[in-house]
Amino acid sequence: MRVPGFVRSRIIAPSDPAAAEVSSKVLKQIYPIIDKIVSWLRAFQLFIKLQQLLQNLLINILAAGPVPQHISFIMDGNRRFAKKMNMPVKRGHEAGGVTLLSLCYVLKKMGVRCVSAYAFSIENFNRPPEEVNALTNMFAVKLDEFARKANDYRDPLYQSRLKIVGDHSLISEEMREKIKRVEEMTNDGDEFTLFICFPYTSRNDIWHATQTSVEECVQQSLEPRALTVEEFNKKMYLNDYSHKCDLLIRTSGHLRLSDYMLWQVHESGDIKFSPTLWPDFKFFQLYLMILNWSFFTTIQRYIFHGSKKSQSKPAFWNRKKSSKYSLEDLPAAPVAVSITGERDPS
Ligand SMILES: CC(C)=CCC/C(C)=C/CC/C(C)=C/COP(=O)(O)OP(=O)(O)O
Repeated sequence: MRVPGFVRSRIIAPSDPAAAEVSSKVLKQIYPIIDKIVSWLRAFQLFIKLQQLLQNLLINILAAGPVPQHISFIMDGNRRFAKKMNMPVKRGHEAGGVTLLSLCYVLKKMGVRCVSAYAFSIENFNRPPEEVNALTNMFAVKLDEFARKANDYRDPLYQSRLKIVGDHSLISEEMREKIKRVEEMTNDGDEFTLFICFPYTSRNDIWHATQTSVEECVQQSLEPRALTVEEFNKKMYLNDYSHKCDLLIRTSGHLRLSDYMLWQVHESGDIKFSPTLWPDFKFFQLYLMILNWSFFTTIQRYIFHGSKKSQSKPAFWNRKKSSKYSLEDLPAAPVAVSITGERDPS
């Protein structure tokens, strides 16, 4: 079923590019001011406690409604962040890694099942070798860190699964071994999945899945036309999550997809662009984007499934309702029989 125009225009893209540009400029000016105020207030312990309390409250409010099941990030702006902070490029990427992990904490808590992140495009091999090496080394350290957290019952990322997806024929044997090891360490995680796309592009993913499908048809003498979209999805790198990305976020102001999630973001996928550089992208900005997604998803579900009321309400609402019984819903009382075996005349 098609989304009605007035909902689509709000959900899919800003209807007026000029207005979108103005709002992006305004946001660009507001975020640094908010950031400065917050970092000044952070000097006070009490403020940090209050901030955590507020964050948990906001997460719980959002978790009461629909939340995206798969959120993906194009983590753009690490080098510009490093330049802005007068740091080496490597430090900018490290700061980006910290942002990703801290957002994973929040998203897991919110009930999001899967996060994917564009960590390294196949095109990124064209960068200076020192930067490629520094990035690869950093990935190795971060993957270990994530795997440790996923196995530590005291850590909020406990029971998470880590998958590193992409064209691994392009990376070293040593890196492939490392990937295999961390994936094995987190294989049992069933609460949350983090896909690190490295080295990855969407067209490579689709091309690879097509090759695998054709090979399978030839080897098993299958009829190619019998191949379903579901089977094709399974052959893509993101496997169970290849069919759909609910929310794709790109930071740093570029308004393009750069060969990422081309298959996954279809009609119901929402794409959001933020002017903020990735290492500066924090909880509150992410929260507003998910809130917006949740609001319009609720409207959409209400319009489409209005008749099936249970689907358009959040889980907690249904729980409350099911505890009430109407007398008419109860089964008829058994016929009363007296101890003498005679039927009750009434
Ligand atoms: C856990 C884990 C594996 C962490 C991932 C670390 C991370 C954030 C990687 C992103 C690397 C990357 C190429 C970012 C794009 O910004 P850019 O370098 O293109 O910056 P620019 O847009 O300012 O040029």
